[in-house]
Amino acid sequence: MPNRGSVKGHIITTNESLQRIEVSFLSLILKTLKKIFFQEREAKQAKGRGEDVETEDNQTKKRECEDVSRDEEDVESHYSLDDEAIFTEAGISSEAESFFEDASQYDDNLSFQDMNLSRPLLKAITALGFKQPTPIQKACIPVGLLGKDICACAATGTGKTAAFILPVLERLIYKPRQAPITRVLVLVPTRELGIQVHSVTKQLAQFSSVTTCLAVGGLDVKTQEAALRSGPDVLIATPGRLIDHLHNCPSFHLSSVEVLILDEADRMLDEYFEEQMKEIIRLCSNHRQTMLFSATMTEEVKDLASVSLKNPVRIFVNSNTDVAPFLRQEFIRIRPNREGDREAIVSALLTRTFPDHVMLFTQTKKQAHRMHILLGLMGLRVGELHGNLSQAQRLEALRRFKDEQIDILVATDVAARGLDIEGVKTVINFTMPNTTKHYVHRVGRTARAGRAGRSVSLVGEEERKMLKDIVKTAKTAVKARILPQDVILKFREKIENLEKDVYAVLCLEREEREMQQSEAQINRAKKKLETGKQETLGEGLERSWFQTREERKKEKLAKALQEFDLALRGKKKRKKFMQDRQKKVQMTPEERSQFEILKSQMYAERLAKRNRRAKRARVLPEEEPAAVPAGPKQKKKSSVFDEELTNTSRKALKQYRAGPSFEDRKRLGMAQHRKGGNFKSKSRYKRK
Ligand SMILES: Nc1ncnc2c1ncn2[C@@H]1O[C@H](COP(=O)(O)OP(=O)(O)OP(=O)(O)O)[C@@H](O)[C@H]1O
Repeated sequence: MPNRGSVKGHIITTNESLQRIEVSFLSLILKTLKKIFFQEREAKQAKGRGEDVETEDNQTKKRECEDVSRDEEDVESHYSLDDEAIFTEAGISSEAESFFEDASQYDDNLSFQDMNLSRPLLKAITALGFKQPTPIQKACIPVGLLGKDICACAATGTGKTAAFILPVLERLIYKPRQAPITRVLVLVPTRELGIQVHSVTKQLAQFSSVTTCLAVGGLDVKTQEAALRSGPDVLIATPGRLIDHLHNCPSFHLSSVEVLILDEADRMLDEYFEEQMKEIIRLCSNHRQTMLFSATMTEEVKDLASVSLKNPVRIFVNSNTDVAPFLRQEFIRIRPNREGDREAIVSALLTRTFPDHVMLFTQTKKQAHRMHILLGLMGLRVGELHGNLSQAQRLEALRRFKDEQIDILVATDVAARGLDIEGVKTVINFTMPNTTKHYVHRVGRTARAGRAGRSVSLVGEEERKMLKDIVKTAKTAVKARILPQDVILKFREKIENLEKDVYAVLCLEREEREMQQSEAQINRAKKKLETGKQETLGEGLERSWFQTREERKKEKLAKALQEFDLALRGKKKRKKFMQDRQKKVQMTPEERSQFEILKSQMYAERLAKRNRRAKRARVLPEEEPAAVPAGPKQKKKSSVFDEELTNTSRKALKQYRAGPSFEDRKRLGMAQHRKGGNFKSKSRYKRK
């Protein structure tokens, strides 16, 4: 019979478990209600857009009705993951919670004329051929005009640039400057994107007196410095070059910046830009309006939003993984033993099915260069865009592609974000990128501004997980493309025959590079001789940076360690860390070895900490004695026989024969003398 205390204990335990059940039940109900709400909202929106609501039934009907593309020989079917489940429902997010206000809903009938924009802007909008604002523009421009901080997310190619630039230009026109100072700063992650945003800004400001300036890496520093000194209204910059100017151009500062815009914000927090971003934000005026834009949002962006934005308004027109609405996504499965077919498949696609306006994305610069040579040797008009090229070469490739002088642009992820190239019909992924986020940006180079486009991605066995995620979030049908085997074989043969030529081209390029290097060395030496001491003095003046070389190294290392620490914490984070481990490759050998040492130290520390931690206390019924004392669990004693019978050392054997030692006898309270007393002479045995 349990005593009073134990009954009380029971009641408490029962109450607790009831509470727990209630809480989990409530959260289940909440989740279900949330799900129903989102489903209903989606259905309503779809109805409003005149689309069919995707039910199982009409999906099957659609499947039956849809023809296999007639103009292509390749077989194509709806994508199915064999026995894998496909979910079509968009993920439910709880992102809104951390924001001050949500303005993702917009007035669908809003026109540019209704937005109270000045005449010069309306004139420019008409000149650019914009008839109606896009959804992100309808949602953002009114909020931006109110001077509020914004954190916005919308699918690729939906007009985010105009969404943040138009309210800013309106402000500059409405409140003209009193002195030549920089009032708006737009930060972008890549040089090409900077050039593009600058061009859009100039076009939208063409009928006003607003001045603009571009400060990105790879372009002449001195010219930029001169332009900055004149105090342009709007400055578009990459973080690195901006900090360079801030530290080396004495008259240039950011204290007058009224509006700060971070475009492709998540990318800027990705790649060790974080410290630079913080430094720039620190240098800007405190009384500024800040707008944060991206097609994909990450936890880091939300963190940045929480520290750099004041009462931000959240405008998420599309979900994080939405691709452009008119994008047709296709996938080609690469079987485990057919990995070597990728080049043949891509060559076949480009020669037979998608001859022009194609962007081909590769994972590495080397892959991009090899494909450039191969496709060139096959007689296709092709160019390349990646980090191994000079800025001039990169811009030239982009220009030639835009001007249709080349049909195919082979690129790495350097061209995956923000670039708005008119008329890209197809994006081909040689391999799937590292993350779904990167995939969204890559395929976002087509199907822009309401146009249709297509993406074809080659998916190996290792990449099927990402494919599953893409299928899950896809709002339109995803297709599987199958290339006839004989076509693949034909192209494999073609490539094999071209191998010798590829090798020859690579050799020629190497020779040319070596020649250029030695020429450059000679020229430098000549110049030094000519200009003498002056030149040497000039060279000695290194441009300064806000961090020392050592600090930058430490920052990189700290970031890597932080990632490792995170990786140890949970399965998901560990997985992400393993995926991102390529970042480590960017470290110097010295940094890497230091990283490995610190990593093992940290691991040991965590292990020790875990061992020191008190074991979790467990609830016991009160009548049961709390038998186990707190503290480390004692090791179960092994049997005496186990020890004695297996210990064959000389000492043990001797002890076993002689019995317990003097000390043992004393400790165990046994007679201190052995039976038989002291050793006596054998006289007792003596014959009496
Ligand atoms: N209201 C509009 N009407 C028609 N075209 C528009 C409108 N707004 C923008 N565009 C065009 O849409 C294209 C894409 O715009 P933009 O580059 O700003 O997209 P984005 O959302 O920033 O894309 P990304 O996420 O890839 O950077 C551009 O060519 C632009 O000229």
